[in-house]
Amino acid sequence: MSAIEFNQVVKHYGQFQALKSVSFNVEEGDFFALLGPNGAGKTTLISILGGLAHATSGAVRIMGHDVATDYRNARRAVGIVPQELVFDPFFNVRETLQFQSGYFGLKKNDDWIDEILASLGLTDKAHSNMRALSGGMKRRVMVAQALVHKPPVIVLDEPTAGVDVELRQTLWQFIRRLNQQGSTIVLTTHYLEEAEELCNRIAMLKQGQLIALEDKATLLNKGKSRTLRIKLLDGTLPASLQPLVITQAGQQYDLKLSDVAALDDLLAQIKQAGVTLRDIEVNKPDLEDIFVETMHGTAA
Ligand SMILES: Nc1ncnc2c1ncn2[C@@H]1O[C@H](COP(=O)(O)OP(=O)(O)OP(=O)(O)O)[C@@H](O)[C@H]1O
Repeated sequence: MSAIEFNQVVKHYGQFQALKSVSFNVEEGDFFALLGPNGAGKTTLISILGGLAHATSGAVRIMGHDVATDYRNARRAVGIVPQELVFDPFFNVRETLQFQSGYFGLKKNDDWIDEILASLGLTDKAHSNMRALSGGMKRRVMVAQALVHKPPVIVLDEPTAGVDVELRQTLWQFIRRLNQQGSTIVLTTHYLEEAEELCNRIAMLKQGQLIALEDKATLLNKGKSRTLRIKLLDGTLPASLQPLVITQAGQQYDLKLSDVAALDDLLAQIKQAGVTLRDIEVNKPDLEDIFVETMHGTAA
């Protein structure tokens, strides 16, 4: 059984088609990245997963439970950290988490609440009123709230947008641990280095359509473009190669290589110009390069 199954999910907002028959699975134990530019449909997909929006057609299952026909079990199986900060300003942090536990019918949940508070660096704030917390602290509470019922599937919708380095580190340490203990994680983020570091599978959405779904390693190997770093011992870079320069620092140049096959020709031009190389290094594209290539339809 997959942790999440999206089966031909279509979503219309009036005439506008936000999701155009999206199908893919997230497997149990995945640390899964859902990427795409603004407006691609990521949040819409997550809202359908959490029961906040209904698909126009198609089906979504979480741990085998259909989000439309078996809502309660589906809802129990997932913890969603929303993009916006939504909270009751009259509760303190612990009360917020106790209230959320009550929503899931969990009465004696204080040990787990204490553990979440400690793991997210919130122990000191347990008795602070929600409205008195900084934005970053409120964000931590949103994460804690999503985890209060120990869901097997955890979905984080841009959890690190605008948060400081310390929270990112605390958050990822904790989420990584939960993943290692068996939780399935789905993450949407515009910080591609974060997705590259954390996730094992990556999906890309564009204008409501799934345009890529791969293991991270496979996806990273797909990118055609490379960066060539050369250090010159003497001479200057031939004028014909100037358009390829990405950055230059003294005698060191980073050049854009459209693909590996272009290397021979490039080195020949350098040799012909009588320039001697001191060092050479070819670098593979990172997830950001692949993302840009995929969005522009140029990936292999
Ligand atoms: N309630 C709504 N009514 C009408 N259109 C909507 C509604 N919610 C979303 N949309 C539209 O659906 C499309 C997908 O939006 P969505 O928020 O799912 O994108 P996203 O990939 O999460 O973007 P972002 O990265 O900016 O969060 C957008 O064009 C958006 O304007």
